[in-house]
Amino acid sequence: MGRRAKNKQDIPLPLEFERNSGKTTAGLRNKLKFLTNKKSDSKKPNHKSDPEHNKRKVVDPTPQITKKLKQSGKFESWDDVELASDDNEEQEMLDGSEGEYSSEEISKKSDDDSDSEVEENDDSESDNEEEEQVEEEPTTLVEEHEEEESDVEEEEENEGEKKILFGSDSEEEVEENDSEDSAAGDSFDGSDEDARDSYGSDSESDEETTFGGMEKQSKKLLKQQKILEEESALELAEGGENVPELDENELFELPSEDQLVMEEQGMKDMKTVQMRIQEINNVLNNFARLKQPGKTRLDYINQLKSDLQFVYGYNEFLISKLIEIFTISELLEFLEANEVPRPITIRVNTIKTKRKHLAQALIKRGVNLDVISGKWSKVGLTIYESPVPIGATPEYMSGMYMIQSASSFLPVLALNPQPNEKVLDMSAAPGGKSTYVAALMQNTGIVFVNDANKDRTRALVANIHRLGVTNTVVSNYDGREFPKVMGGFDRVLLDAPCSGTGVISKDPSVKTNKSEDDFTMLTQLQKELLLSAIDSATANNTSDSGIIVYSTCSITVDEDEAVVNYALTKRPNVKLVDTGIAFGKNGFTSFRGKHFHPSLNLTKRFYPHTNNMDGFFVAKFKKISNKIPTKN
Ligand SMILES: C[S@@+](CC[C@H](N)C(=O)[O-])C[C@H]1O[C@@H](n2cnc3c(N)ncnc32)[C@H](O)[C@@H]1O
Repeated sequence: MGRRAKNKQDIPLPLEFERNSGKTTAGLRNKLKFLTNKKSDSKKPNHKSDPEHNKRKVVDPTPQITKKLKQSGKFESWDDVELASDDNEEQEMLDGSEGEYSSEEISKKSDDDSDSEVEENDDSESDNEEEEQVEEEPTTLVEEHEEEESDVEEEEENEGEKKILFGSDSEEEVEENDSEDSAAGDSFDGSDEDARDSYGSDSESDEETTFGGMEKQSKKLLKQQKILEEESALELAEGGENVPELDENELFELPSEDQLVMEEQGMKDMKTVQMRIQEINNVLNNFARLKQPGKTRLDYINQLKSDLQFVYGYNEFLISKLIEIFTISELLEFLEANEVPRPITIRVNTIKTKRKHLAQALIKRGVNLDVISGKWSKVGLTIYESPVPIGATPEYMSGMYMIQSASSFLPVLALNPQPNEKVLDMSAAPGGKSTYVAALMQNTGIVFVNDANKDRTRALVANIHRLGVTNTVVSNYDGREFPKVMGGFDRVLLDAPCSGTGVISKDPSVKTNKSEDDFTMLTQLQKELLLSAIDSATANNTSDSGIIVYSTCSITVDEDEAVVNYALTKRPNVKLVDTGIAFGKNGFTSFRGKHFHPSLNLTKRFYPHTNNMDGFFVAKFKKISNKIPTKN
């Protein structure tokens, strides 16, 4: 038993997107527009303020953990925690960031994560300029987005992946999967539940981490998916939606002032606006040929923003942020993908079972499932349909799996924790990633799992117990203080609180609940936490140690590349290294006139419309020296 997962470099592309496409059909889109226009009422961030969250406290030090700690030789007694906090000379480095604000304040913002794709879409260079461009350039509003090469061949992805068919109770089919699955089971890929949430998306994540909540959540998702599929099929059979086909050569005129006034008075028709979005996209893509005399690119973009807000229900601030990231065509794909739930995925808990055994057990219960395609995960299963709530099966309750979005596997794969190491998960609740880390370490070594929100640490503890994880210590510190508490970690994961722009399909309230001020506070917190994460790790001579992984379930550059770039400038003792994940797009190396360190192209972005996963960002650092920077 217990072969460790092989090197995860070159994890191939997922195939899931092809089969279970996130693209909406024409008919479905009308339905989605309708849904979108409802003001989002769900999952308002619900973080209660927790006056105790800054107190240093080690929760739940069971005798078993204490024994393991002592055996590891890295820990003498529980007093060490406090001692380390007092003695740690790295503590001064903590205060190196600008601005102070409480976690509670940030907790009011929320979010989540997940997804995967098959093909890499080409990015085009952005040109957010008003001046007229030579025609036929794709319309992008950002300056540069370098792309990774997609080097995975579909043939290879398909090879040997016999699917476990939906509703099939044939054990033979499952057995056919054994060759791959047994490798999966034998190699100790862990599992974790993916109730990812960005920041205070308590409403969702906490809901998912309780038994009743899980049951409700999974029922809701499955039902939603089924309704959408049925309606889509019906509408297609009826001839699709009634938005007319676009004539790409027909001249289009922006609405007159009178028209706009009428629209403002409520005379706005969904189909007209949908059509206009397509028209504007077409003009922007063929600007020199199709532009209206006297109109600038910006005129079209402003109208587009207003129309996108109307159709998809985002606030102006967020639409403006998103329009900077994508070409218009890609933005439309992204917005559409956010209207469709991502596939439900689970992570097999290899501490308790193997994927083939769990798949067999669930299939016997009538669950329609498949392995997560693309061979990049050996512990993931996609659930297509289930007659029983997937969060309430005996297998779930006995800890054989975690309900977890596919993209939240990725930071842990990048972290690549090894048995017997000392690892820190700095913002860990409700523990989807922590428990995966623990499983990859085969329940050896020690994982300090911390979260500033005390309420959320309860869900974390519950998941740790359910999954049979025995190598963790749960703590409740503000992560920015962690270097004062303890250092010397081989690996540190910072799955940061974020705005949740990658998980809008799970939490539509993100469309409207973020303002510029929220972003300013959030990005400041992210920067401070990342410096703390770096300061908590220890560089040593081994090639794959002293690792820090920074991840968010947000796709805004402010929360991703800009934070990583900031850390590179403040901590010259780290460098970015390859994440080992072969799919996704490379991070931006420049954005809207700002230039980041060229190594930012080693970071990875994942999008719902291209990867059929929640939007996600992953950066992997290696600490090259323990020299403490002189200034923060
Ligand atoms: C994206 S969620 C983490 C999800 C978790 N990694 C998982 O996979 O289940 C972000 C977490 O950061 C926590 N958090 C917010 N501010 C923090 C701080 N200053 N220090 C540590 N954790 C913080 C939140 O309570 C929240 O649980």
